[in-house]
Amino acid sequence: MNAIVFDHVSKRFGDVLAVDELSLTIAAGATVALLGPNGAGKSTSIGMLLALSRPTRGTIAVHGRTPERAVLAGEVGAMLQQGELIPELSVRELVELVRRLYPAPLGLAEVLELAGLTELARRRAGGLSGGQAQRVRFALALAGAPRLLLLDEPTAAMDVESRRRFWDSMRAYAAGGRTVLFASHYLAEAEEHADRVIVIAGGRVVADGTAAQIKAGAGGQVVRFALGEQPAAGLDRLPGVTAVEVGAGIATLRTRDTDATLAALYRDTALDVRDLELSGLDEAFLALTGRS
Ligand SMILES: Nc1ncnc2c1ncn2[C@@H]1O[C@H](COP(=O)(O)OP(=O)(O)OP(=O)(O)O)[C@@H](O)[C@H]1O
Repeated sequence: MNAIVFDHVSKRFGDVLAVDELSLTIAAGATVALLGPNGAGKSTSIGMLLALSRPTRGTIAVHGRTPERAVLAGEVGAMLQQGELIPELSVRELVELVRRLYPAPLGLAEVLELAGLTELARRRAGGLSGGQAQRVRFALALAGAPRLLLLDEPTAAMDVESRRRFWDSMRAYAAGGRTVLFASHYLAEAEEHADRVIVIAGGRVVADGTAAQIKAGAGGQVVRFALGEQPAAGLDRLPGVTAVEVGAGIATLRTRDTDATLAALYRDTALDVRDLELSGLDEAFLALTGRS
């Protein structure tokens, strides 16, 4: 059973083509990251899955039915980028309110526990920090025990500890065979938490696979160091290297095999390598989305 099918979906807002002939299929039970820079079309795609807007062209199916029907049946939960919480209500009251809207919700204690809110249950929503409010939005997204959970940049505003707890909870929720689709800007986050990464840019899919496949497809990792006045000749022949750029005394090598490149850089060249930096995921992602 597929949780999500986009069949040649386009969405236009006036002159802006936010989603451009997008076709993709997500199997039930998968945890998938939707990755892309600002304006890539992530939120628009999530909004259409929630039936908040309709495609200009093409069709979307959620568990084999229209998004409207799937949402009405209580099959979809979502945590969006905005969303005011009713400030006068306590965390517990808010969760109860949403639980009552669904046919077969999770238990109150389970929701509070999953979202790390047990201690905050009596607190008024109006007095919560940004990160705590995000946790409440997460609780409201999963309160109805939806088969499909949509998360639009869920960890924005969370500190490191809250993020770790959030991802642990997300995994625990997904482990029950539910489908999770989360939007993110960061390949590192996607690599750690998703089985599959779909990269979109300009409303189109530019890469789709595991994080490792996406890194390899983008030319792998980047090795950068201060070269100074030393000659750059031969760097392009180091094992694994696919591209070399030199500018302002800095050498940047793109490599498919960081270990082999570094070993040869130290062993086979006479270069004095200073200020070595390795970066990978985000550079690979930027290359894919045309930002580098
Ligand atoms: N209601 C709207 N009216 C007009 N243009 C819109 C509307 N919603 C989105 N857009 C435009 O559609 C494009 C895609 O936006 P979208 O919010 O889906 O991107 P995104 O990938 O979620 O970006 P971000 O990472 O910044 O949240 C952008 O150019 C955006 O300005």
